[in-house]
This record gives sequence, structure tokens and C-alpha cells, in this order.
Amino acid sequence: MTSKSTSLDVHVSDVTVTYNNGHTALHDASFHLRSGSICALVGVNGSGKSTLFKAIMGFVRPSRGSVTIGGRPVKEAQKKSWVAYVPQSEEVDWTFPVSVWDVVMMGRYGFMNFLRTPRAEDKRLVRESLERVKMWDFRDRQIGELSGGQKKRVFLARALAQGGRVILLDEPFTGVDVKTEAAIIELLRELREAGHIMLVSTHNLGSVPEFCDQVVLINRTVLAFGPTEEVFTQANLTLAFGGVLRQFQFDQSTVDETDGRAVTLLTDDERPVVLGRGGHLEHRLAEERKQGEDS
Ligand SMILES: Nc1ncnc2c1ncn2[C@@H]1O[C@H](COP(=O)(O)OP(=O)(O)OP(=O)(O)O)[C@@H](O)[C@H]1O
Repeated sequence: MTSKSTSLDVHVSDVTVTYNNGHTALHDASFHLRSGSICALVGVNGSGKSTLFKAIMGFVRPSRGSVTIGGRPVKEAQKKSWVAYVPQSEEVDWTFPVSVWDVVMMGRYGFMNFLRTPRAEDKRLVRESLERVKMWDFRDRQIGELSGGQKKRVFLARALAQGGRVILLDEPFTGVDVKTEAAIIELLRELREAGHIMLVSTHNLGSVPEFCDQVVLINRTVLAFGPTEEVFTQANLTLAFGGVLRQFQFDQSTVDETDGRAVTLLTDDERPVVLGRGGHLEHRLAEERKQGEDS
């Protein structure tokens, strides 16, 4: 395991991935993630988000370009369990008879011998991780008997138990209620403070400005990458989503006709992103206003 202070920046440089059937799912993709940051990965279905995750995990090999983690090749990062993955619900066989405890213990497999006998340290880390996501009381439950949000938290606990410094989250908010979403976001913020890197694929555009420092907009290549307020513009989102993105413009507030605000909602049918008259992110402004009032 690495110490908390080890910087494990992720460099994706000109990555092209072509599958065995000849399909190029991703070409010339480049971006860079710093320690202690959260980056959203946003794109339509089939735009190459999972392919990018697989390239960072070392499950597919780029035909061109490279991915490095802490300056090392992904194969080395894989051996050291630096990269952890929180899967989409659809990828998991929920009928498989394993308990919550077993799933989180899987995060420790990379540190065990071939008999997979957990040591005291493994058990301690599993317990701590379950407590951290507030799922300790559910440790003996079968994984299939949990709600969508609880399942997500268990897989996040597995990533924590693994000690993953780079955590890839695939659609963590699908099928979870607003309260659970807020709890997951809070946890991701804590992990950011602790120096983790998180790359979060999401269709939930409205929550991205709430917690993501950066955004990668993707459609078979990186269309835009940078700070959220620079990348999350109407023009870029339209470029990434094309006709899928629905736009609503409101020229007047229904609450107070004289407040002079006009907003645009952009949504691909989950939580919309709200842009003000000048195309700025409304969420950021609301937060800045609140901070101003508090200070
Ligand atoms: N193993 C594979 N062999 C061939 N083509 C593949 C393979 N995996 C994915 N693809 C293709 O590569 C493209 C990108 O797929 P990918 O799963 O990376 O997209 P995605 O952005 O994660 O999609 P979604 O949002 O639907 O999960 C798609 O056209 C897909 O059909």
C-alpha cells in the first residue's frame, strides 16, 4: 500500500483503444488528474466511458498512447491495488450468495496469499470501511437484499478496504435517492481531502458542479477537459450530447417577476444543470453567495 502522501497522478496520453472486432471505441484521449481531486466523466451511451475505465484499470491495452499512475504503468498500479473500481449496478450478479462482509473483504484479496485467509489487518480494514459508509450493521446481509443506495455504499467500502488511491465510480447515483446521493458526495469530498483521485462517470449533470473540480467530456475522444466552470458550458454540453440533451429556457421567475433572472436548464433526463443568463453555473454562484453571507 502507498502512504497517504504519495502522489499518484493519473496521466492519460493520446490513448486509442481498438477492440478485437476492429471497433475503435476511443481515440487520442488525453487528460491529467491530480491527487486530491474529483473529476466527472460525462458522455452519451457508447461514448467510451467504460472503455476509458478499463484502460485505467489495465483491462484493455491501448493500441496507441499510454496511461500512467504515479508515473508507473497501469500493470504495476494494478499489482499494487492502487486503482479501485465501483461498478454500475447492472454489472453485478445480485443473486450470487455473498454477504456484505464478503464483498468488502474482496477488496483485500490482492494482499492475501492464494488461500485467501484474512489476517487481523484485513478484518480491521473491512470493519473500518463498512463503518465509514455506515453499512457495518448490514455486514451479514446478502448483497442482493440491499437497496440500490446501500449496494453502492458497499462497493465504495470495498474500494476503501482495497486502499485504492484512484477510485473509478461508474454511475454512482443511478437508482439512489437524494439523501443517499448527498451522503455519497460527502464521502467523496472526504476522500478528496485525504488525497484520493476520483473519476466519476455520471449522467446526473446537475450534481456535477456540486462536487466535481474537473470534467472530462467524452465522445469516442476527449471533447473537452478542464475545470468544471470552464467545461460545463451550454456549447460543450450540446457538443457532447447533441440531440439527446433537452434544453428549457425560462426568461422569468414565476416566484418573483422582477428578480430579473433568466435560466437555462440542460438535461439528459436526470437532474438538470442550471445555467444563468450569462451561461454561468447557477450552483457555483449560489454557493459563493452563501459563503459570502457566512463569512
Ligand atoms: N469488448 C468489446 N468489443 C467490441 N466493442 C466493444 C467492446 N466493449 C465496448 N465496445 C463498443 O465500444 C463503444 C464504447 O463502449 P463503452 O462501453 O466504453 O461505452 P460507455 O460510454 O461506457 O457506454 P454506457 O454509457 O452505455 O455504459 C461502444 O460502441 C461499444 O459497443
